[in-house]
Amino acid sequence: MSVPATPAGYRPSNVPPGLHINRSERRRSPSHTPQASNSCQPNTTAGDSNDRAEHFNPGPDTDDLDEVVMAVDMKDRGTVGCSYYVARAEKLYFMEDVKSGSVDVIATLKTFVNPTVVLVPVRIDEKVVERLDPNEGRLDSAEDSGDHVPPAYLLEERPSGEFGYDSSKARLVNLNIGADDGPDVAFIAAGDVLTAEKFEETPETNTQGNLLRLAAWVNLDSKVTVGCAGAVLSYLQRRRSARFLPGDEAAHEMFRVSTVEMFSLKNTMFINIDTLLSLQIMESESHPQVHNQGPTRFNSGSKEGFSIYGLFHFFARTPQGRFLIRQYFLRPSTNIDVLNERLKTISVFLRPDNSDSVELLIKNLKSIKNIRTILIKLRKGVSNSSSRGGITRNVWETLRKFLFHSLKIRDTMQEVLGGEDMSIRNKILGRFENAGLTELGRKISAVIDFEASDEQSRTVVMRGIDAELDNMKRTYDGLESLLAQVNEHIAQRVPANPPIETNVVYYPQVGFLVVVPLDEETGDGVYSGNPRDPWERVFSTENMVYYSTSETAEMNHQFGDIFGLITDLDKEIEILHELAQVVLEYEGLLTITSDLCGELDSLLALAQGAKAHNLCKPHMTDDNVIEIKGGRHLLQELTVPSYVANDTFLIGGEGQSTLDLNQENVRQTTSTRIQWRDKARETEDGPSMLIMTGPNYSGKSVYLKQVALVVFLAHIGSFVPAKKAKIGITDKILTRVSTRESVSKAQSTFMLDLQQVSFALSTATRRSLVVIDEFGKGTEAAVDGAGLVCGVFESLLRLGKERPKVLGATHFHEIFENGFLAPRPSLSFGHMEVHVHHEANSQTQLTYLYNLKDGRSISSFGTTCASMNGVAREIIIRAEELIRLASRGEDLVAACAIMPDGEADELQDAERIGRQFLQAGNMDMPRELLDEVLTL
Ligand SMILES: Nc1ncnc2c1ncn2[C@@H]1O[C@H](COP(=O)(O)OP(=O)(O)OP(=O)(O)O)[C@@H](O)[C@H]1O
Repeated sequence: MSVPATPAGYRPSNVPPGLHINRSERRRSPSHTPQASNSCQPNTTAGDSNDRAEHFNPGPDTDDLDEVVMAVDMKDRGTVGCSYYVARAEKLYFMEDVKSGSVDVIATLKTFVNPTVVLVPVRIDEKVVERLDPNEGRLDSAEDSGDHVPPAYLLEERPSGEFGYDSSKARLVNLNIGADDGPDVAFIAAGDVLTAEKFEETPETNTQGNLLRLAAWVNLDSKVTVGCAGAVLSYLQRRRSARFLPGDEAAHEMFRVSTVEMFSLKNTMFINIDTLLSLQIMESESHPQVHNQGPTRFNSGSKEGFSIYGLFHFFARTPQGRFLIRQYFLRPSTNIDVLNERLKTISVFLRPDNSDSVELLIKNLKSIKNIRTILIKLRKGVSNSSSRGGITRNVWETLRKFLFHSLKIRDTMQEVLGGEDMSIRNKILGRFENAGLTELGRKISAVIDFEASDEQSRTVVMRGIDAELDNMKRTYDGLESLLAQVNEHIAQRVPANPPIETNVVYYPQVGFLVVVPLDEETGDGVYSGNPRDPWERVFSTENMVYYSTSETAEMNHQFGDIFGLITDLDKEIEILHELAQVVLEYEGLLTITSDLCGELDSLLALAQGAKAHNLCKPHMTDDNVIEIKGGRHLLQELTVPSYVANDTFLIGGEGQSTLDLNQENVRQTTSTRIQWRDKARETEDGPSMLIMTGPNYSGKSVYLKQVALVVFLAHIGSFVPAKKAKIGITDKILTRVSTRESVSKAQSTFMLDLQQVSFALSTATRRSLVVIDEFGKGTEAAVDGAGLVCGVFESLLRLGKERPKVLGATHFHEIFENGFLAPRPSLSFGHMEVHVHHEANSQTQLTYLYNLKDGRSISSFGTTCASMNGVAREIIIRAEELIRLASRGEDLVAACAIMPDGEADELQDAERIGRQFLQAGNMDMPRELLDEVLTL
């Protein structure tokens, strides 16, 4: 006999969360279809009800868990403050106020935090609001196609009072929410962890005490940030009030703040959304999650399309691993130690003799879930009496697997060769407390019967935990034979002739019943008791009638709704509730284990990406240099049959010492390298700017992006697509790249170009990489465009020791023809090699070789490209003629005035007639003149 599946915590679909339905009501609405049988396996809708139960259990709303609420403010001429809350981590982050910050800091914060909601005070500078435009990140193609593209996040302007320092501080002081016996909020400063024990040492519960404790972990002098934190807390409170009725305890579990942490933008490379999109590092994507319409943001889900991030995130196995990968991409680091540690770890994982261990690690990680989410569910189940049963079977199963596989991961990490000083290995061995994890695993397995839970699709408590529960289960198990005995007893009282088959059955929530076949003539059972002891008809089916008899009444009295008692019994719920509390005692260990699994997963994903895409370990250096040998574009190379790799060499202002450069270059052999080396020797410096010219489609843009991507990947601690790369720590990647068209209808493409370039000019430092592709194309007069490009390049070159590394591409050959940009050692030119074939019919054909060559290209082969792409022959001939004239400096206006045959004569006639009309003045037109005009 198997126990029917009516799990603890079942709630019918029409009952709102937080309400109990009482048993008598449920009796009146049995959810099963009775069947005639003498077994106690009655419920044909068991699977169904279980599904529903899982579905309706009041777990945390997963949409809420994805929320990241950020508040920013800028005060006193540029002091920027920011605080944000991450629902999944239940963490409130504080930034140290940034003095003399600018709107650019706000742009960085936007990318760094990747929020779903942004709060600003109404009084904030319009420029800040512009910078926070949630529509940034929308692609025109999507808009043009008429698709609804949701904004990146919800931007709310809030009354300035919500950002007030005193009220915010008061809100922070009261942060001891969720604490039943005093505050349980752990405050953590950047790089410092407040342990539970440490916390216990300061048991002040009064306001002053809370304030002191708060001040120990958060810089309360960062007044603008404190105001922002207050605004975030007000927002969370508003959301809670909108969801729950006053006094509902469940509200405490929504948007709980369990830790506070400081964060800093120091050591983060600046990269904005424009750059992430134009370099195809990430794709913005519809994220239907938040109330209202759901914003578009970079999410950690699995739907990232064709992007660099997609190539790596694909390899992560755990939600927390995917989350971290996303963080790496949104927050590239300038901390050389952090980057070298990641690079070293990837190298260790890629060692051929570690391949078995890596495989095993990946296999185990597949069974690891984000335990933070599970803990939220447990806490919710524990604190909310109405949803205690809501801790679903999945939660226990997930925990068990988590503990088992974490221990396996710990064992495997010990076997990784060459990783003795690898930080992740040591963290795992040190923080995955073997004893603690094993002990908790044992405790869970001692309470939950996983085998029976599987069979019965509900959480089944082990026998031996509770005597009362065991008794009931024993009785239930013995029901089958009891039913048979009672049936035998009843059968003796039923007339023997004609023989009548009776059965005794048990239905949960209905009780025990006797079943006899239906007599079609009477519509009653073929037997329904004797006159002294008539049976009471309960219901019938097509051919059976169900009766309650004195015997079944007695059994009901004795055993009651035994199944309901077992499954819905407070006893069982209580046991699970206690177990949940035990698990929560291990919260610290579980979260750290879960987070470290995520870190390991993210590093393994980087290693797998490196292996899959044939990447090499970059040499990160403090020298201000980019030196790439055999660089490739990770995405482009997937789209062409054979990708041509190219080298790069750039030195920013005060790059590297001549000595370093010479030593490095001894190992370089290509002619380009020698030229660069010689140039560097001559000047004790090298090119900080490379300008690419050459035909359309020759590979200029791809090359520029490829270099930027190598630099970017190196700064997330990843291997890079090259044979060899030496990458200087870069503080910003600033781009003006044409693939990304206008992001907002209010701005023309050219305006956007100008904004991007002026931003680059004002913020680039000698440590930055600036990529300018085809700037100035959108100007009405080509001469404006050429002038602008030339001005931009010139001003970047003139920054002297402060000049950034710049990669540019332009079609404005005139700036070089006319010597507008004077040659100098810091300026170098490159072009992609093309073969020009002159065919018999005087047509020219180009073959693109995608091979980077030093120097400028002679021609942009514009007409050849046009001809190859189907532009009519006459147009090409005419264009070539005009190009020839222009290059000879002839007047193009006059040249354009040359008329085709006959057209000039006609115009002369027309002119003559016009003049005659004018001479005729107001007089009547003479007949002969009119005739002449009409006969023409
Ligand atoms: N290194 C390479 N190896 C192989 N194919 C390449 C390489 N670089 C570019 N290509 C191919 O050439 C195409 C055109 O490249 P790209 O857009 O960079 O040209 P471009 O010179 O910038 O053109 P335009 O001046 O019109 O913008 C790419 O889509 C790609 O298919």
